[in-house]
Amino acid sequence: MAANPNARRFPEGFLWGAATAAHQIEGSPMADGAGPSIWTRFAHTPGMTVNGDTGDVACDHYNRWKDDVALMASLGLKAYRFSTSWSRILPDGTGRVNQKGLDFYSRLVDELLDKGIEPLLTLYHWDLPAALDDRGGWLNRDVADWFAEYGSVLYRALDGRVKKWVTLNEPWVVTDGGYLHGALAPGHRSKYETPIATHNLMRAHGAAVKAYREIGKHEIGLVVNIEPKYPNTQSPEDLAATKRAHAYMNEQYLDAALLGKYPPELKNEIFGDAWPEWADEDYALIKQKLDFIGINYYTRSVTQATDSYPLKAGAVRQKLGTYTETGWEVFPQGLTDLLVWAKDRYGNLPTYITENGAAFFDPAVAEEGRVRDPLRMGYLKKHLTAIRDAIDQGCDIRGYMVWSLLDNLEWSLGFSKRFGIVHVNYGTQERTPKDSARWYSKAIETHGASI
Ligand SMILES: N=[N+]=NCCCCNC(=O)[C@@H]1[C@H]2[C@H](O)[C@@H](O)[C@H](O)[C@@H](CO)[C@@H]12
Repeated sequence: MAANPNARRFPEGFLWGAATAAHQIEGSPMADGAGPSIWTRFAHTPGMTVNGDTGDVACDHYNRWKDDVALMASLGLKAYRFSTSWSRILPDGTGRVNQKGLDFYSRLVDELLDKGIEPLLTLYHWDLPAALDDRGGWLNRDVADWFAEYGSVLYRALDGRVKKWVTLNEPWVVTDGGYLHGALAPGHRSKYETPIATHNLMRAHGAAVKAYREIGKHEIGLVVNIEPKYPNTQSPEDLAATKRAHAYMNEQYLDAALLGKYPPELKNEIFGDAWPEWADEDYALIKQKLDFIGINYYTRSVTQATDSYPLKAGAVRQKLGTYTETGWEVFPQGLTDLLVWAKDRYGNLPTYITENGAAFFDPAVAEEGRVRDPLRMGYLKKHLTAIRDAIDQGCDIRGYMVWSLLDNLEWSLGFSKRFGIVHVNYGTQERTPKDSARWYSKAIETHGASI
């Protein structure tokens, strides 16, 4: 008997979409009165990105936005997650509003709505205004007020047309990459700055949510990356290392936002004297009611004790594992496991998978205009199935945004890694939907029954 096509459909109203970020696709970072961001500076600093790639052109979305929305509609997307460039809106980071910058996003939102595509707007996807970095950036406690001011400009302009807001994208990457290891802008390497940046990011998140409750009438949440940690052995050392890594990457930010405290491992086992004592009013600011959380999932980590600084934990490559071009193991079970973990720890908040995808080596566009990407199709199929398993286990998963709509600027890796379901020829800016895009369109059309 044919399998019941409805057996594994996704819940009614499940939001199927794709995600991008301003600096990774827009280009024209200084157009129409915009100010520089820390990524404008970082990428133009020799040696900071592969091949010296920058966001000066990227996918030229700043000029091609209307065609890109038409492309989204042609793929049948029901939602589009994007971020706004803080320094397009406020070139100095605070104060003067650049109306042309605001108008760009207002036109984009109107075009999305006109095509029946719901916008999900992320306020901060790593591109802090350079002017604010010059004033200490995430190390200056005033950044909470600066961020709330920026959010309020957008809330007043777009709330109602935008009904799902996100404050921060992946605060863990911002601090681990930008302040501890220095691989990402602003390129600092300090165990002492890292907790300060973390705490101010979370204070800024809280301040932006508080401001939204005064101005907005819809929903706001936080997006974190979660990478489930599995001990390499049951040795006490590996178990302790796994616990540290889990606290540092997975518990730290949602615990602060939802529970009003940080995991004890942060001070007791990782940062020690570099972990300041924070005032109670800070925790009260950070812990604001959220309408949803967004989880970005890419991979898991089989973890062992190492002498790495300061975590003393590291990943073990799996001999029988399948790995993506970014060296991440394909492990869909990790997505089911983390969703059940989050449900149990934080009380089954409405949850969106706000990013999931993979970089694989894609062939060039064939004569017949196809890009065959079977590995990406397999990745998406396995991870959507993992989400359905989590839903069957009671998780309140409301939607899925594939990362990414377009091949784009992969931060310090430049254009060397392609995550898109749509191929971008960076020389001609031609867009070509890959086989995975066609597959994803069918999944959307059948509410998941075709997966
Ligand atoms: N080891 N390891 N583990 C995986 C850790 C993943 C951390 N990086 C992300 O989540 C970034 C997120 C970002 O939002 C987007 O802007 C990036 O383009 C994608 C792809 O990189 C992902």
